[in-house]
Amino acid sequence: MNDILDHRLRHSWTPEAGAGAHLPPKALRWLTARIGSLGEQAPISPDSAVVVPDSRLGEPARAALEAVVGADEVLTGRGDRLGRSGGLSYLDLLRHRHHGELDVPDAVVLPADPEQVRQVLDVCVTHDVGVVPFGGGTSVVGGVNALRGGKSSVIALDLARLDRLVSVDPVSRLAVLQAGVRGPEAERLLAEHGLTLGHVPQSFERATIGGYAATRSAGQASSGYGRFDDMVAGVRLATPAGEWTLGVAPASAAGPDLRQLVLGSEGALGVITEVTLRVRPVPEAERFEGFVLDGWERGAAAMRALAQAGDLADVTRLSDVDESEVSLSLNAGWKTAALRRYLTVRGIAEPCLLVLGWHGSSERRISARRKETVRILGEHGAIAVKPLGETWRKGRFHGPRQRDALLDLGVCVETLETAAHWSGVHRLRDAVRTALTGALTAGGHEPVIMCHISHAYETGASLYFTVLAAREDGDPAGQWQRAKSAACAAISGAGTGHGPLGTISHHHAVGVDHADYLAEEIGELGVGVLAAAKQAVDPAGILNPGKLIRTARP
Ligand SMILES: Cc1cc2nc3c(=O)[nH]c(=O)nc-3n(C[C@H](O)[C@H](O)[C@H](O)COP(=O)(O)OP(=O)(O)OC[C@H]3O[C@@H](n4cnc5c(N)ncnc54)[C@H](O)[C@@H]3O)c2cc1C
Repeated sequence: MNDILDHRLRHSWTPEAGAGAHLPPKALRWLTARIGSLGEQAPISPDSAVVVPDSRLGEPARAALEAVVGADEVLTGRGDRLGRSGGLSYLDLLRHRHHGELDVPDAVVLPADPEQVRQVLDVCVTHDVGVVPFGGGTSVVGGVNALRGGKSSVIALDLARLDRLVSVDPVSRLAVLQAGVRGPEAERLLAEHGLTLGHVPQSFERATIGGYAATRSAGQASSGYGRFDDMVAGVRLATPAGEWTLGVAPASAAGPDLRQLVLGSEGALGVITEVTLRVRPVPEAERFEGFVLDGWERGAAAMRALAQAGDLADVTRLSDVDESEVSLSLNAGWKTAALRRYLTVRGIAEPCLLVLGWHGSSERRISARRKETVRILGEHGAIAVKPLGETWRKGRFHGPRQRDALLDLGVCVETLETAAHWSGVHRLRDAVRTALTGALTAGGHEPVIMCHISHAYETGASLYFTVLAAREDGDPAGQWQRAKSAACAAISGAGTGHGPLGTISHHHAVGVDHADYLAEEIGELGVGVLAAAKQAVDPAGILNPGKLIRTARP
């Protein structure tokens, strides 16, 4: 299991990840031209060079945990604890390269089933031990950082052994999966019943069912299958106050929907042990196509028209000019000059790439859906460049694999995401770009800021930014923290005098990184409601200290 939890992504994001980690020479030339000379090369430090403090788990607590899960499932070795020290944000990756302090758990505990999870929580209450639920460890907001919150010690509660498909109800099209099942395994288990979840975030290869639910994840095919929270019909949650099971019918007027309190609770209100999910038949046919629109505004208008007409493809993803430039020149493998000439002849001055992907029970059904979508796109001047869709599909998991290579080259590389109603989408994008550019421009070079919409709704859309800048070697963590703070202030309105322009997170969650901005979005009253809920289920405050709701001492 350790190899998959290793944070050196290039070799271990998945066993197949090596191929996708490669950065072609033309990519490096392009990067250097855009962001200037890169920082000092900082190869990944060997594990042995990272300082790992001794475990502070007391002997009585350890013995009690072993009595619940077995001695082999309470791990206090250096490598095991290091492998669950934080998630996969840029700051986490820097910490593994000696920039900043790693929060290392005192032990890793691996329960076998929901009952053991509940008993582990009892032990932790008794012995004043903090608990960080750990799924795939792909959090990019500090969600799995092992903060103590004033507790004597803290464990990573690794849910990897909760790896079963519990039941399938084909009549209702529901399946119950345990929390530790990873994306590919969930699809494999469901495919045996002819079913699919259709949830494919970019972290699909590592992230888990419990993690998706705890963060309100959104996958690449969210336009067709919905966000993960749309798929959840029920949850089973272990809390220090007892077990909580929610979801008995497809809809209910029995008071507020408390499943929504669990979705996005980030391990602060309980440990999700099982999730009942809406599933669909495995599609018989799939088709990906590319289109190019002239400029961001026209592209976004086309996407809005599709969303409001109910004609989004299952995957619908619009890249802005900068992101399209990268896709067209670096990844597509096309003769760029020829493609550009073609687009110019067709009247496209500022290419914005739109990828559409359809799933369906037959090619005929896909063609029927596609027809109306293409008609609407035609009204917005879209030009079909069909193969670009398939090229995107093939490379869609390469990004995570290339991050270590970029870090080795001295690149500050990170993403952030938000969402707004359509009427505010452009203002939000401009504000985030201005904030990031201001914070990251150095030596006459501006950062590369790419943006895409990959989750669209009738009323609005998410904006996903990828940032590349030359790393400031004196203080690489501070460089990104300043940029991220500026972007968060712009989004949330904190300290700016204007209200929120968008949400502080569309699908990455709050974690540590966004906790300071939550009140701007949900109000102090909202934070109070969350704190009251926490008090009800976790009065001793053992669950995921410092995440979602700020506790006194991190
Ligand atoms: C390269 C990369 C690409 C990504 N792409 C996407 C994307 O396309 N879409 C998207 O939505 N996200 C994406 N993410 C973010 C991340 O993958 C999601 O937040 C994901 O849902 C986390 O799942 P996980 O199993 O890894 O959870 P973890 O990282 O282990 O945990 C995340 C949070 O949930 C809590 N948690 C985990 N399991 C449980 C449980 N069983 N019960 C209670 N709390 C729990 C943790 O304590 C933590 O607060 C990406 C991350 C990376 C590194």
